[in-house]
Amino acid sequence: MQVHVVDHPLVAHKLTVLREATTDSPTFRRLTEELVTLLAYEATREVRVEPADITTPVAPTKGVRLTSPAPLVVPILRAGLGMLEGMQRLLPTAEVGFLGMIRNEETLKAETYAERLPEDLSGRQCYLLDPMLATGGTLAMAIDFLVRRGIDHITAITLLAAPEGVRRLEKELEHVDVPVTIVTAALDERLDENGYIVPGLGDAGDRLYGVV
Ligand SMILES: O=P(O)(O)OC[C@H]1O[C@H](OP(=O)(O)OP(=O)(O)O)[C@H](O)[C@@H]1O
Ligand SMILES: O=c1cc[nH]c(=O)[nH]1
Ligand SMILES: [Mg+2]
Repeated sequence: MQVHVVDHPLVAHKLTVLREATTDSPTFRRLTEELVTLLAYEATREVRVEPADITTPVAPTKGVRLTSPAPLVVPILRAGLGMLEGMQRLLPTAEVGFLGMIRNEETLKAETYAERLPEDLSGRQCYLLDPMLATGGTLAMAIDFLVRRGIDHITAITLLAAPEGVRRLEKELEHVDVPVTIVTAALDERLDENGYIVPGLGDAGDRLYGVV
């Protein structure tokens, strides 16, 4: 598994405002979208393309196009939904599937409550969206699910990741031969006793959707 922390002053600036406890929900949503678009630029470095012959108004030339089938983008509900528009801005032709997952706040175990994905995932490239990689339980379960269904290339885009979660994913993916990359805006210090990322940004789903 590869972890790529995007080092860019604009990402750092937007993330700083996002983290602030006083940032309201509309601003939080807008910044999330903007951050995802910036992260998506890095995350799509290995998006599959094929050669294409085209003709400009001036001359024939060679270029590339995204291969078919298009990449699959999977936001993990609820909080991952706030990342979808920012991702679609960069990959407008991607197909979108959904995973609904919730972490039990007592046991910190992830559960899947909804799934809406294309029937045949074999050989597909997938971008998983979830702003928070905390204990890693949610992403581990989502990745396991997608690998079992035949996805053969996974990039997870997160805003924040905790070292504990990254270590857990590295361990759980040791024997998975599908390449997995995590692209994140920051790798934070640690988890607190409630499994929250420190310094973090609080509950991403609540902040996106105005739950007080
Ligand atoms: O790495 P983990 O310890 O599994 O925690 C991270 C998960 O927790 C949050 O979702 P939450 O369960 O709060 O659901 P929500 O998106 O509906 O708020 C977050 O968006 C991740 O999905
Ligand atoms: O810090 C955290 C951890 C899990 N989920 C969140 O929304 N925030
Ligand atoms: Mg939440």
